[in-house]
Amino acid sequence: MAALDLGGETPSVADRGVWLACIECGETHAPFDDVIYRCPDCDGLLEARYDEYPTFEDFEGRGVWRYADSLPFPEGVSIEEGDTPLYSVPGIEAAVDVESVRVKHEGANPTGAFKDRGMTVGVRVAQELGVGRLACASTGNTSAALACYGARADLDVLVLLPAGKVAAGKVAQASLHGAKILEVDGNFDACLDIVAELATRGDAYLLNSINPFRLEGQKTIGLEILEAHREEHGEWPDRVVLPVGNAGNTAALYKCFRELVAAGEMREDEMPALTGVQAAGAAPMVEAVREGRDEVRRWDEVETIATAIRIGMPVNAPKALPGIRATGGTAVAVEDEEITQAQRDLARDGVGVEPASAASVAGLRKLVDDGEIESDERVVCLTTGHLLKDPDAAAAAGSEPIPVPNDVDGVLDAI
Ligand SMILES: Cc1ncc(COP(=O)(O)O)c(C=O)c1O
Repeated sequence: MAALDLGGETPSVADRGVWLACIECGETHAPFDDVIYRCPDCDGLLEARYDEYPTFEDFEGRGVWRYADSLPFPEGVSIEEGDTPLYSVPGIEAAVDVESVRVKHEGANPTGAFKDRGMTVGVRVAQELGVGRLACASTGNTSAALACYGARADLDVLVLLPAGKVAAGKVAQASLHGAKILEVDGNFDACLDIVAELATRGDAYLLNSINPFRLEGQKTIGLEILEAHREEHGEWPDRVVLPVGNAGNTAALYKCFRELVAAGEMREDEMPALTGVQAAGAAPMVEAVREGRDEVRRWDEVETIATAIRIGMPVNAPKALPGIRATGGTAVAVEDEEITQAQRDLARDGVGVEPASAASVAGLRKLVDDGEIESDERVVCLTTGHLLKDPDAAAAAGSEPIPVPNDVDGVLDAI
């Protein structure tokens, strides 16, 4: 382990060497004395910090908790999340002019999305704090994961969803795992405003990605990518391309890289270029990156087939934007048709994803075509959720079933 100061003051309280630091003013706070989501002094976003950062040698076991030395607890409320595959995608690789493409498929998690990584840690923290009710606003996948992990921990779960804008598979998951589901007449950002207010009033423990412990779990996506990529290629990837909604994964991956730099595992100039992809109808981060702004302007009207990233105000932008800049990354917007085409291309390589996930591959293609990604780069695309999350989108992108009579001749005529 390497001791290193990532900024901020010396911890006032350290529980297993962890504390919370404000990314704006640097003030530090005890992590488990009170429930806090933002800095009580300046309202800035909070980040978990540790007094030591582990190297790859310190990790053992499988899944998210393999990385317990870089998490706030040695174990959590687990249903064996993480340990997802890093697929080769020969069809996509042949069609895109880069050195290599790998796909980190987070759809292979227990509830079919990366959210499980954050929930296994976040629900453990909720237990530590002794809260009774967990809550989130969601475009779908967060609600599915929270319902599942809340059920496992025997805690009440409340989810707020934008009415009519959540894919069927996700609502079904939240429902069967026993969450109380409220459908709000508004978009995701409105749901988050309401649930954040409930959390501030103490009516529920908020497990959206503004909660810094969610991102600790999601950090392990980066650790797995790096370990697997180095094992296969002998080096880190040059770039990670990922879909962006609330920008939690972008922030979490940047934190992962910084902690490895702190541990002496990676040089700062080796951090893979974080490259965010948004749907053209919901692209406030892309706008901020392209205009060189430090702040994101809220989009009140958002629309896209990729409902998981139909978000107009990415709450983690203050963590994610510096990450995109510091790693030499960028951000790009893709049209819904490009997302659907990428979803088909992934499916042809045997990787079934929901539309938001396919945005990463659509973005890769666009940036290569635009000459922004070089042909000698090794790239990892993150696919965040499973095909069955959004069966309607999958059926619309795929081929139509053909009705046939109940006999062999009828079947032969149709093939
Ligand atoms: C499938 C999928 N992809 C991407 C995202 C966006 O992730 P982030 O908020 O970390 O940018 C979400 C968030 O809901 C999601 O469900």
